[in-house]
Amino acid sequence: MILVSQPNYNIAVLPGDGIGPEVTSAAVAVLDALQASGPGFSLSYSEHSVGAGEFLKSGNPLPDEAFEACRASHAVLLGAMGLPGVRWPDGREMTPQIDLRERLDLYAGPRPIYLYSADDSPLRGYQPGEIDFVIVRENTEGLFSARGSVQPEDRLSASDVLHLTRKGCERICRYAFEEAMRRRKKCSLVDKANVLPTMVFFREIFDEVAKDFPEVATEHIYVDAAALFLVQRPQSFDVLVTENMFGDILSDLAAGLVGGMGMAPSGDIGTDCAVFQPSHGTAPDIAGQGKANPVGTILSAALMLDWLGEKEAAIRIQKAVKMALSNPAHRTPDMGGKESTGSLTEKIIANL
Ligand SMILES: NC(=O)C1=CN([C@@H]2O[C@H](COP(=O)(O)OP(=O)(O)OC[C@H]3O[C@@H](n4cnc5c(N)ncnc54)[C@H](O)[C@@H]3O)[C@@H](O)[C@H]2O)C=CC1
Ligand SMILES: CC(C)CC(=O)C(=O)O
Repeated sequence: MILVSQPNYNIAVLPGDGIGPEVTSAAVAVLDALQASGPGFSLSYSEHSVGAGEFLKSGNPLPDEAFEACRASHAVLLGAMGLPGVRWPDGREMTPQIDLRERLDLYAGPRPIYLYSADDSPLRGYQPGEIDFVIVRENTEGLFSARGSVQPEDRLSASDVLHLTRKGCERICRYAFEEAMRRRKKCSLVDKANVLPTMVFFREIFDEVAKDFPEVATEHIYVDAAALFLVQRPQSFDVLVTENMFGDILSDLAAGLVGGMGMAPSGDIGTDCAVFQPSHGTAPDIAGQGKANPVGTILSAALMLDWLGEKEAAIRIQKAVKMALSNPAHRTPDMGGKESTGSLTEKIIANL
């Protein structure tokens, strides 16, 4: 008899703050149900306290032990972090999720947007699947990397520098083109090259990388026009690649097209490590009430399995979500429904 050992993946789970623990438990419940069906791999979890709550306890929102566990794990599943009332002395919030991206060099932020039901969109006339694109956000440079810059003590001015490197632009463009090759072969650069020299630089590099992907149709769009076109004709987009801050803003707009923040998964992907989390924040307004929409986090868990190479299992979760959402009553209150975080999760699990 030949015994073939199945892979075991160590997953660091960082529930975080606000609704983070609620949506993370939902995703872990789905992963557990999947494991129970014998998918040919196993998952072990280690949970770590990271975020504003951890800062209030220990003075450090990202303890070394948690960071090392993330680095050593096969992948990280994260809820959400930060609380508006918990801030550094300079007024900024705790952002350990951004520290993780930068310290683990998780440069690519894919944020898939998919419409499951016509009624979920505030736009009229879009059928399921007619809104289907991915925003690829550069995650480690751009305006976000200026956070923590020391500001003049006279309080007469303030500045944050938008910094891009050739390496950073090249690798995010390459990631976006590879994603486009797996999809409908269109890649849109979203920039501000009419005004900012950094964006002229980004555009030059996008055009250079494009030459290696002759099958992919390309276009350049200014970020302000991109906001308009995402609302007017979202069906025209396949992959959009953009700077960190632009990607942050446009991904919330995009989530709004398909039902809201609770519907949007994301990944933070590097060469050896990756973090998966919903695009939303900690939603303090609904935390602890069982109202949080778990779909974005469950779909992030599917992205995680896909990244780990467990593509069949990832597709099973995606199909289970699709089946559950095919019944319009299966919605949490943010989308006009009556389901709780737990009951919607159970419906997804039932379809696995
Ligand atoms: N990646 C992360 O961990 C992020 C953390 N944050 C932090 O989260 C906190 C709150 O930030 P906000 O700007 O209010 O953004 P948010 O994404 O937490 O909430 C915006 C709106 O969307 C709703 N919402 C978000 N996720 C939802 C879900 N799963 N189900 C149902 N409704 C949901 C909220 O109730 C709220 O009305 C802040 O401390 C912020 O810094 C914000 C964005 C991302
Ligand atoms: C509030 C931020 C720390 C979160 C954010 O904008 C992000 O997830 O990129």
